[in-house]
Amino acid sequence: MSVRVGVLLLNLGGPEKLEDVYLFLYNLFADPEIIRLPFPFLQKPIASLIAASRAPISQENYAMIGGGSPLRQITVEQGENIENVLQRYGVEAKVYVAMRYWHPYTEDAIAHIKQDGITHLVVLPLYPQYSISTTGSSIKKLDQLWANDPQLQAIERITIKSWYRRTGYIRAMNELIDAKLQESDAPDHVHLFFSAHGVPVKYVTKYGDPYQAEMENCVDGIMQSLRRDYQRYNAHTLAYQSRVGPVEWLQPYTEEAIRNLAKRGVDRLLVVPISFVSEHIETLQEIDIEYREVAEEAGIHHFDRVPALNSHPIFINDLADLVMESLNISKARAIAV
Ligand SMILES: C=CC1=C(C)c2cc3[nH]c(cc4nc(cc5[nH]c(cc1n2)c(C)c5CCC(=O)O)C(CCC(=O)O)=C4C)c(C)c3C=C
Ligand SMILES: [Fe+2]
Ligand SMILES: [Fe+2]
Repeated sequence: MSVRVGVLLLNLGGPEKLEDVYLFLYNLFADPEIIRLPFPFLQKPIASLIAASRAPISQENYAMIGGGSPLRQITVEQGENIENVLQRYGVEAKVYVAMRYWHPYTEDAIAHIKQDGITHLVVLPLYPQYSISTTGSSIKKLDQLWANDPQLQAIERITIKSWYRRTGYIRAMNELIDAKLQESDAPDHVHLFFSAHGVPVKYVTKYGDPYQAEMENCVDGIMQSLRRDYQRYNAHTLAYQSRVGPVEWLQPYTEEAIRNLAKRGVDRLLVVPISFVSEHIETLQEIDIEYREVAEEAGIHHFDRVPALNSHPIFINDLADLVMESLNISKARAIAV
């Protein structure tokens, strides 16, 4: 039997048009990994109520970034670039995109993997840190599909859970931060503000989500590999954004942390989005528009953001390396094949 390698990129997905917003939100809230209800039979009716009540504000936000999420296009490009790097090493692999709440849906990606007769599959989440609500939810979906399907069970599946410690990822983040600091007229005075996506506190305290610990390690890792003078002079903060609903989420909340820094006299903020490797609504709208406004109103005059990694070559090369390592292919062996 010939070996056919596949790489399955896991991502969240986003509405491509304003008309998609309601259904996208419904899919999201219908997932018990996003909202945990004590009675499963209530999940779908409650999902449609929350989706309907959130859709207007969410549509306004997507309208501000051009009428839809750029996530699909960026993820497809990341996949093509990973495929090209692998090919350069002589590794013929096909990359598939599996979104959790929008097209291309996970089920569609899996149908293609079956059609193509993939024998070895590397499952690679595009979230650097693991959370029950992101990577966990996608892996659960895969496990459900696998449970009833002997053809899928015959595939050798390698599932990566998180990869924020990778040196290539950290180097690429350092390059992006460094480039922004060098643009500043007072780089030593810039406060590095890591803004992570929040999750409800209960995920960590009750359900054992490693997300907060991984996030803190990730920020430490990036800070420790920055240039020594930045490490010495640039203060940093980790805060959590995008809270939805009435329950308590991880703190400090981004908005409050910005106001507190302003009160302490911080005047230069460089926001580093840290949960996600692509531009999306929470970078383009929430940080660039909403939090900029909060900062300016609080008296912070210099507000800037580090771009998302998207297809940064160091990052893409590192993901391709990760795929090869998972398959036990060393670069030297790949070149020799
Ligand atoms: C209500 C619970 C939510 C949890 C928990 C949550 C965790 C979480 N989400 C991301 C990344 C993304 N979220 C995106 C959209 C989005 N997420 C929620 C809710 C929760 N997220 C909502 C309601 C939405 C819709 C947008 C909105 O109305 O605000 C997206 C999609 C972005 C796009 O461009 O379309 C991403 C990406 C992470 C990393 C995370 C936990 C670690
Ligand atoms: Fe989210
Ligand atoms: Fe948000």
